[in-house]
Amino acid sequence: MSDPINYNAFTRAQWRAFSDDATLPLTQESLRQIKAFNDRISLQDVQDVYIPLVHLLHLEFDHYRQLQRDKASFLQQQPRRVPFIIGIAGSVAVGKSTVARLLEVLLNHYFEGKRIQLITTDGFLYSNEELKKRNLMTRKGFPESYDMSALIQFLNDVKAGQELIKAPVYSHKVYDIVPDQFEYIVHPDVLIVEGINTLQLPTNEQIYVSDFTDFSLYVDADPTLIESWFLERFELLLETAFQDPTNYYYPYTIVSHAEAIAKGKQVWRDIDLKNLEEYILPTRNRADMILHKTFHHRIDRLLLRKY
Ligand SMILES: Nc1ncnc2c1ncn2[C@@H]1O[C@H](COP(=O)(O)OP(=O)(O)O)[C@@H](O)[C@H]1O
Ligand SMILES: CC(C)(COP(=O)(O)O)[C@@H](O)C(=O)NCCC(=O)O
Repeated sequence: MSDPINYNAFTRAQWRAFSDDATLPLTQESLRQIKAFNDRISLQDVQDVYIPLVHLLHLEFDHYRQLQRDKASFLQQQPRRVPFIIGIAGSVAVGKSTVARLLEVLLNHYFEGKRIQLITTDGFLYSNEELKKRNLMTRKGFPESYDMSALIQFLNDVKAGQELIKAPVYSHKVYDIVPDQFEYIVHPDVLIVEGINTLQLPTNEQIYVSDFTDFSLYVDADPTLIESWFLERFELLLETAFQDPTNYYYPYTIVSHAEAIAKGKQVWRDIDLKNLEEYILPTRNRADMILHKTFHHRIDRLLLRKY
């Protein structure tokens, strides 16, 4: 991609040099937590990419807090701890949730005494029952498949400091919203919000998700690579599905492997790639930072918004 004029672009080596930590200053416990959710994460990436990123986020967080205090003083109001929200956008299967969980562990480690929480916008998809009613089952992930007003209301409640906030939960395995299951958000200092639509402009809302995010990341890669990661994840989902007839992916485990992969490729091409090209990629240049990945999820370039 040609670099947009309002970003500074850095190679991985240049970016790494912005952090003066010579070695990875993580506890064994933090390393264990990282490996526990994805043992393929490279610790070199953590060192080269994420440690400087966490330092930058710390700067952004401190400035945000200071500005909130100054504004409250200007308005002669009591200062309030307004949560700092980080948005993570990008294609289906590009690795957003992995980036989000890694940041959650690292922020817990580096933002001492602060409460870090993570939520995915998948929970705000309409249930399959509702999608069927609206004839949207082949549009899952497209803007109209989300209850955007519920998502905006949720973010507003978080910023407003509401006591206990419930968010619905989506399961990839069940391929649907899980009834009666919720995530609870309780006074976070930082909330990470991960989802394909975090930089999107909704068609019928007055405010956007990005009106609530204080720092946004876009995870970027060549679509051919993302397709291979999508198919790898699809195969992993099949591996856990074959013993469970209630699993959404079970029918693909009782046909030939070639047939199952052909179906996966079709889903990618007709739904997720289309969504990437039409609705997700056009939001890339609204992000504060773009993380560009190459083969094996290796981050090779970073773009940081100047203005
Ligand atoms: N840094 C990484 N190293 C190795 N594998 C990764 C990495 N990030 C993501 N993956 C793998 O790529 C696939 C898609 O990642 P995931 O985080 O589920 O994407 P998304 O949340 O964007 O849909 C998963 O199989 C995941 O394990
Ligand atoms: C639930 C999703 C829209 C969100 O994806 P995620 O970014 O969590 O991978 C996506 O995984 C999805 O189900 N897309 C519809 C087509 C499909 O991949 O089955």
